[in-house]
Amino acid sequence: MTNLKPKILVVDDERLNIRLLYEGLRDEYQILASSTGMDALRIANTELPDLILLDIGLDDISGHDVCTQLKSNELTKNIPIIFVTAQDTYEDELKGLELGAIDYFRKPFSIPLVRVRVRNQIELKRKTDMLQYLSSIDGLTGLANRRQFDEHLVNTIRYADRQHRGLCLLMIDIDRFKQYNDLYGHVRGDDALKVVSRVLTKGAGRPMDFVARFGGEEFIILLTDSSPEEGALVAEKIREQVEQLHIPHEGCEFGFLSVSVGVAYTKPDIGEHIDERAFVEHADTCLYFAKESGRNRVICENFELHRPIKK
Ligand SMILES: Nc1nc2c(ncn2[C@@H]2O[C@H](COP(=O)(O)OP(=O)(O)OP(=O)(O)O)[C@@H](O)[C@H]2O)c(=O)[nH]1
Repeated sequence: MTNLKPKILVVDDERLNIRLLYEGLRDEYQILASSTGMDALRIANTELPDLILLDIGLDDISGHDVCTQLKSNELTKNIPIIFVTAQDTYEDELKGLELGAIDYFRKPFSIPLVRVRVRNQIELKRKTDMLQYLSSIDGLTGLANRRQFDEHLVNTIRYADRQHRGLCLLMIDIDRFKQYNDLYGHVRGDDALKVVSRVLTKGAGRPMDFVARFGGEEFIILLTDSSPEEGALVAEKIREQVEQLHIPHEGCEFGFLSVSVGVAYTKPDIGEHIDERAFVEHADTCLYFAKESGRNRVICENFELHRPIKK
């Protein structure tokens, strides 16, 4: 069974302190423990705890250094840190807070007080996580929204530039969707958007595939570590599956709901950088040609003629 209790990482070189905190918090939280700074960094990266109680005076690297490293890592920078320390000068407290810690406990600590302050921070973290989640998804389809896509694209391009990996971008648009809304109403229109989003999620099912609602009736898929042929294949599968749903659409030349797809591909050589705007524009141009040449079709960039997009 999954342990749904929030996870707290306790970092202290004194076993007794770990034990005290463990006993005081274990009823409400899953407790992970570490006695060194390096081990704490490893656990924080793999377990992504909800809160870290961090001693300053560790044997290998100081708690302040651990905090600095956690705050400079994209993966761990949002994990709240509370310093737990015997050092109690104003300067120590100030330094800890300036490094990004959210609170400061002095040893010897009072367990009831620790419990209350930990509970407050965990509650705050839960609310922050929820807000972050809500601001990154599309409420209608549950897909990632444009904002999350933009962030993901920047990170993925950084990865592709570094590792010289191929990326495919699929821009997908429902055909004659204005007429669909006009004929069947916005509620049915919303249902169609949800159905299409499910086809996309199934069609781009590898762990690294990223599906988002780009806006309105337009969707976007980013395939990482992929070839142009794979991009074309995924696009054609999606087009075909929407067609096979046979959702009636009297306002469309085919009589059923369909999508058009534009596919762009890029792969940076050593020292080259992908221009993210140009990449998206290529996919958009291909989509435009798919619409112009009759809809319900996939148009891929001419891979033979186009060099990958570079800044
Ligand atoms: N039901 C519903 N409709 C939406 C939503 N977002 C955008 N739309 C509609 O999608 C339609 C898009 O229409 P157009 O951009 O003219 O394109 P189209 O009719 O699909 O025509 P082509 O793309 O050329 O095939 C507009 O009528 C928007 O109101 C939504 O969340 N729900």
